[in-house]
Amino acid sequence: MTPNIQIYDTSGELVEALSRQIASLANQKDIFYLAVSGGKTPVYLFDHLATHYKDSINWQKVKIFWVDERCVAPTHEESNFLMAQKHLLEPLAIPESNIFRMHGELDAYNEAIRYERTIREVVPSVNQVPQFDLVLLGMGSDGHTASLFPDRIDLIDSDNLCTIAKHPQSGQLRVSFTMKLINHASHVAFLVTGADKATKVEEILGEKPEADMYPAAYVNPQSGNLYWYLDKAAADDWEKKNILAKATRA
Ligand SMILES: O=C1O[C@H](COP(=O)(O)O)[C@@H](O)[C@H](O)[C@H]1O
Repeated sequence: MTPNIQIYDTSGELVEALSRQIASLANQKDIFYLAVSGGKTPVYLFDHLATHYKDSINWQKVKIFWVDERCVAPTHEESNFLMAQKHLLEPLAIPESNIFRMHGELDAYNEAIRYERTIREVVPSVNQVPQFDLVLLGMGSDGHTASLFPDRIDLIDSDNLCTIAKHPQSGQLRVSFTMKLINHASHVAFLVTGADKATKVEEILGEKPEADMYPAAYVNPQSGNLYWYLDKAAADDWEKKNILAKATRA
């Protein structure tokens, strides 16, 4: 399936385009089930939503979950929840009852089980699998997405909805959505920026054999609604290869 690839010159244009899509999807639903990623990339998106989309999305009906969490306290600087709290939840006054955070401070194994149960209780299922309206993903420069890392490519086939994972370098424990849950979502959007990700973007979008090692390459929702929102730097290698390929064919 060919994803919808959108490339923007500036980060302002990039997050505005993704915010517009989020608003359009959210405004079609009575309750909007959204799963967000952590790391650094979503900060600008969250700030943009908090500043420019406070009134054009009814945030009272958005139920927010996390795609992954680092096993740290929610006050820890590496907590994905903390980042969202500062940049999205507090500025938009998202009601406590709509926030479903992963408890990174608890035992990872039990938390993966608890979170899966919560998702099953709260998010409506289609064919017995909970279906998020939108899953927002990032990608690391190693090709990981959520907390599914290249050294545990076997986790791609997990039949669970949530899993524990370990950062390959730091050994930090994580809780993460599995590919089964991600690929069951109605819409999945990657937000990827920066030159350090350009090689992986090119290999994944170009369907190169190397990409088989990158969890991000396995994101392929059954709905067919897959979007890649890229800035120029992240899209650079892919754009160059495409221009070259077209020139060779001509
Ligand atoms: O560790 C993580 O990394 C990815 C990518 O993060 P970024 O800082 O490069 O944007 C992120 O999507 C994931 O949620 C996070 O836990």
